[in-house]
Amino acid sequence: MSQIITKAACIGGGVIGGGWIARFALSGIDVAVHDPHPEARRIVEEVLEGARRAWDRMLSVPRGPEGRVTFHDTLAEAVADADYIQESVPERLDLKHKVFAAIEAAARPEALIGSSTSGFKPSELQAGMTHPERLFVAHPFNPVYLVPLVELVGSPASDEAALTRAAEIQREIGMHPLRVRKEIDAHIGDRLLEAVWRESLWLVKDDVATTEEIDDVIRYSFGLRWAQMGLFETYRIAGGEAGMKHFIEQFGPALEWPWTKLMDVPEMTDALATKIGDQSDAQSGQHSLRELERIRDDNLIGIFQALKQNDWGAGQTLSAMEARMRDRAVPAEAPDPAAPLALHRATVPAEWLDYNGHMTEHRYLQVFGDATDAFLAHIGMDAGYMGAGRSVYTVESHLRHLAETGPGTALTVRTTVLGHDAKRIRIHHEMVDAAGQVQATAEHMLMHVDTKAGRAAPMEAPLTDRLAALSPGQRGIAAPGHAGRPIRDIGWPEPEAE
Ligand SMILES: NC(=O)C1=CN([C@@H]2O[C@H](COP(=O)(O)OP(=O)(O)OC[C@H]3O[C@@H](n4cnc5c(N)ncnc54)[C@H](O)[C@@H]3O)[C@@H](O)[C@H]2O)C=CC1
Ligand SMILES: C[N+](C)(C)CC(=O)CC(=O)[O-]
Repeated sequence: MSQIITKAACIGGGVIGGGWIARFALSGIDVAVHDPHPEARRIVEEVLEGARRAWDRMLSVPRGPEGRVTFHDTLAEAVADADYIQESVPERLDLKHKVFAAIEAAARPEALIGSSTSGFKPSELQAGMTHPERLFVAHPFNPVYLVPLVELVGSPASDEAALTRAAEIQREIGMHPLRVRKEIDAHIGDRLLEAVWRESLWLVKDDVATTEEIDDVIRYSFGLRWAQMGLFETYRIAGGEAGMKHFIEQFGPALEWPWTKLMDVPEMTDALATKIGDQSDAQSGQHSLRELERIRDDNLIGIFQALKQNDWGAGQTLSAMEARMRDRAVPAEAPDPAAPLALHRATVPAEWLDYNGHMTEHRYLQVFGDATDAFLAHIGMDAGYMGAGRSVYTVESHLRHLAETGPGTALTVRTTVLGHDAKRIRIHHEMVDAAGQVQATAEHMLMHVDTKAGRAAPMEAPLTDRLAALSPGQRGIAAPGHAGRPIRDIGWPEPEAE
């Protein structure tokens, strides 16, 4: 498996640093961490646990092997040999300058340096650096391991090639890098958030609404719209058939009416902070922080999956992430064609279990389906092949459940070709655990189709060539005794005599 970078370093492992560490590690990249907090390791481990749970629920492809996370007492040790360094220390310019000086003294000269800063401009961060050109702002959103956007901001001193490379690395870990055209305080996202935050503080201060009522306004209305269409596209529709211009003519003047206190910031007195704190406790105090994080993550995952179904917005980022993971899962060395092909691995997460505590039925088919996809990718069915209107459909399946597959079981699926003709491939999968015990088997008939014409069609290169190359070896493997057998007929009990 080849990685875009060998090693990342994260300086600061708090809320945001922990999220970056999880993104790198779950993408298979080794991460070296430096954070002087006495409980940094525990905090990062907890974020990692949450991220693993979230990725297992979100992804339709198995996560590959994780990168190694190591903790270092000194910053110098952590950044040594790192290709990409992400700084996430508290939002204080003097502290960030000290950290960058220490990074410059110890890092490789070509290492990229991203800052998670919510508000500082890259030119402010670069002041005093010997090589400012490789430093940029890479501002993420919490939770970093799920929310895909990263605002990538350079200054006039930044190196264009470094920014391009940073975007490639961020895409590789499943993010959506957005190049901010000009540096500006608080970038784009936080300027928008600050506007809503400022108005919300006024509304609470003036007793117009509680924290819960404001959150309800957001989550039952425009928050739903913003996850999928943002502001301008939503308002374009709100302009009706007359469109955006009509929308502006109608609502533009409202900005001058006394609707807002936009330029004015309420003073954050102790009384206001306590009022907000008390209302927030009343709103959410029944949940622990970890519970709230899980609720948030599950809701976000549902949104991503809905958007993926519609091939839209952040759903497209998820699809691209899954495609990359599928590519990475292709073994570096070609498997022995004369043995069952171990092309797919998965670990059983807790949410795959049924009321008996075993992997539930449809997950077996999911694992076998993923194994079939891995086999098809192995013989050359890639995006280009499918894009040309050719694909493979499963037309018949026979599954056998042989063991009680429990949570955390590391599964490997071994695939054997049982035969093929011009349009069909008959395959057998054997699902085994780490000790080699067979958990289940599946036999499938696959049909090659012309998806545009909607009918079966002969396979084409490279499928034909790769199958021809595989066939001599696969043919020599004895077909299992159960292959081709239907479910046994068990008849009916004799009717009881009246
Ligand atoms: N919390 C948020 O919602 C977001 C924060 N950010 C930005 O991310 C950065 C970090 O913020 P958070 O993670 O929220 O803060 P945090 O307080 O949760 O974490 C900061 C971590 O840095 C560590 N630290 C302090 N001095 C250090 C040093 N010299 N070397 C290494 N580690 C050190 C602390 O021990 C702590 O674990 C800030 O620049 C912030 O503006 C960006 C996006 C969102
Ligand atoms: C509050 N905040 C400025 C730290 C927020 C961010 O920077 C982004 C986010 O995750 O909302």
